[in-house]
Amino acid sequence: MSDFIAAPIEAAAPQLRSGARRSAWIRLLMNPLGAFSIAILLLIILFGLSAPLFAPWQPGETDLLNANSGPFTPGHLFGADQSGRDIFSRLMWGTNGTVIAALITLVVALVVGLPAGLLAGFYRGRADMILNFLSDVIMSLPGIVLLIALYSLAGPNINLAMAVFGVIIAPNFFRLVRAVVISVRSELYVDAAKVVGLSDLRIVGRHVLWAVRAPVVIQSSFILAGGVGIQGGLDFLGMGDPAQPAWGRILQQTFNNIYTTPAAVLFPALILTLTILALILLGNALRDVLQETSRSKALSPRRRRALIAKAAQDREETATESVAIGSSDDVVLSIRGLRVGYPTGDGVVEVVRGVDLDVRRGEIHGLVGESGSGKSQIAFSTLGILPREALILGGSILLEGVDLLEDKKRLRGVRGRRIAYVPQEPMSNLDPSFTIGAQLVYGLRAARPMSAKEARERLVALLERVGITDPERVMRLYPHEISGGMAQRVLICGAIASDPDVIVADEPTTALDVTVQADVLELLRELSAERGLAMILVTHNLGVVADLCDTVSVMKSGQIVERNDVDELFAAPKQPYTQELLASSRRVELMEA
Ligand SMILES: Nc1ncnc2c1ncn2[C@@H]1O[C@H](COP(=O)(O)OP(=O)(O)OP(=O)(O)O)[C@@H](O)[C@H]1O
Repeated sequence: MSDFIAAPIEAAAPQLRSGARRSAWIRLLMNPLGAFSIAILLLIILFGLSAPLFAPWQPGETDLLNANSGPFTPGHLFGADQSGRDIFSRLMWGTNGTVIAALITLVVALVVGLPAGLLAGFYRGRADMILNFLSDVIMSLPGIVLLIALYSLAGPNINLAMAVFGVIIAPNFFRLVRAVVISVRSELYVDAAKVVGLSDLRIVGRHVLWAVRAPVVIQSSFILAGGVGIQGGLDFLGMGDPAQPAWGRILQQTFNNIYTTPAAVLFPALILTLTILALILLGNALRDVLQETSRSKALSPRRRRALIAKAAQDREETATESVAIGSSDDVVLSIRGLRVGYPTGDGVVEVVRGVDLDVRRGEIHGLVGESGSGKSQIAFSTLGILPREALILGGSILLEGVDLLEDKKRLRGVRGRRIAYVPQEPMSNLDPSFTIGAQLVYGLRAARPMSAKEARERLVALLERVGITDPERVMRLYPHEISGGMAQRVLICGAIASDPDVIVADEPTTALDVTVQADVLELLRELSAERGLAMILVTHNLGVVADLCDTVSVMKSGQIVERNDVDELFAAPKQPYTQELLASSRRVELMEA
C-alpha cells in the first residue's frame, strides 16, 4: 500500500542558504502549480475553519422534509442526505477531521521514518540491516487488510487507524532519508566536521538534517495526499465514527442515493479529489522549486535578452580598456572582446570584461591571475561548457577565422575534436565503472569515426607516447587501479587522440604529486611542440608558467591587465599588479625553501 503514494524523488540539494530559502518560497508562489495548489488548500482549510461561524446547519441536524433532496434545494445548497442532513454543512464540519487525520499520518510517518532513516544511513552496519529488514516487513504488509483487522479489534477509531497507516507509510520516509544520508555522509564537509571534533548528534543536526529537509518536505506533501485518500476510503467503507461527519462517509451516503439524487455525489467526490490533487501538485511544485534552487538554471530567452541589453547599457556608462594585441598569421584560436556575466537580481555581474587573446600554433599561452579573476570562465567559454545561467554578453571566439559563439552546434562540433580539454582533477574525470580502455575508445570513436580495433591500436600507441609503460595492461584497468599521475597521462592521451588543434588545460598539475608534476608539464611541452598544438594553460602557479609557457596573460577582475613573452614578463613586469603577483610568488617560494 505504501506504493500508493510513493513518488520518485531526487534528493534536493543539501545546501540552501537563507536567501535561497526565501526565494524558494517566492518561486513556489510564482510557480503556477504551486500557487494553484496553495490557493486550493487554503480555501479548503478556510472552508473547514469557518464551519462554526458559517455552516448553515449543525453536522447532525436533520430537516426531514427535505430528506434526499438534490442540489440547490432552498436551504440545502448541495442537497440533503437520507436523514435530511445538509451535505454542504456536513462537508464543512468534516474538513477539520480530514485535516487532522492526514496530519496524524504525516506526524507518525515522520516520527518513525525520519530517525530510522538517519540512524540507518549515518551508522550503516547492523542498525542499517535491522531497520532495512523492518522496513521491508512493513512494506510487505497488506495495509488495507491490516486497517480492516484493526477496526474489528478497536472499533471505529479513525485517528488510531490513521496513526497505524502512518507506520505503514513510514518506510517511504525511511528509504528516502537513508539514501540522502548515505550520500551526504561521504561528503568532505562531514569528514571535516568529524575531524574538528563535533559529536555525531551535532553533525546530524547541523549537516545531515539540513540535507534531508528538502526531500522530506516534498515527500510530506505526497504523504498528506495519501492520508486524505486513505481516510476517505476508510470512512467510505464505514470504518469511521458514524457520529462524526467525514468526507468519505458523506460520499458513501450520497452514493447510496445515487439513483434518487445522482448530482449530490459530485460534491464530496469533488472536495476529496481537489484536496488530493492540490497536495500532489504542491509536492510536484515543491520538487521543481527546491531542486531548481539548488541547481544551475537556464534563463528563459526573453530574460537572457533583457539581461544582455541591460549589461550593454551599463557598459556604455563604464567603458573598459583592453590590452592591445598584435596580429599573426599562425593564430589558431582568437578571442575578441569576450564578455561573460551572471545574473544578479535584476542586473548582471560581468566576470570576464572584454578579453582579447590569441594563441598560435605550437604556443603555450598561460593565463594567470588571482582567484576569481575569470581564467576558468575564458577556458569554459572556449569549450562551450559555461554553467547554464552564464550569459555571453559579447565578443567572439574564432577558430581559424570561424566564430564559434555564433552557433552552438558549431561549438559542440569542435569540442573534443578540434578543441580538447585537460582537466584539473584527473580521477574525478574518469568513470569508475568502466576500464580505461573502454573510456578512451568510446571517447575517440565519438570524436572521430573509426573501428574499435583501429581506435584501440591508436590509443595503445598514444598511451605509450604519453609515458605509460605496458599500455595494453593499463587499457584493461579501472581508474581506481592507477595513480593520479597515470590518470592525468590517460586524460592527456584522450585529449590528443582526436588530433585537436587547441588544448585547454585547466590547472592540469594541481591535483598531482610534486614528483609527477614536472613529468606531466614536460609531456605537455613535448606534445605541443611535436604536434603544433595551441595550448591555453590556466594556472595559479607562476613556476609552471615559467617552465612551460611561451606567452603569459595576467588577469585581474575579468580583464587581461598585461600580456608578454614569458621571459620578458618575468624580467620586467610593467603593471603594478603583475609586479605584486611576481613578488608574492617569490615570497611564497622563499618561505617554502
Ligand atoms: N555559476 C556562477 N554563478 C555566478 N558567478 C560565478 C559562477 N561561476 C563563476 N562565477 C564567478 O565568476 C568569477 C570568475 O570565476 P573563475 O572560476 O573564472 O575564476 P578563476 O580565475 O578561474 O578562479 P580560480 O583560480 O579560483 O579557479 C568569480 O567571481 C566567480 O565567483
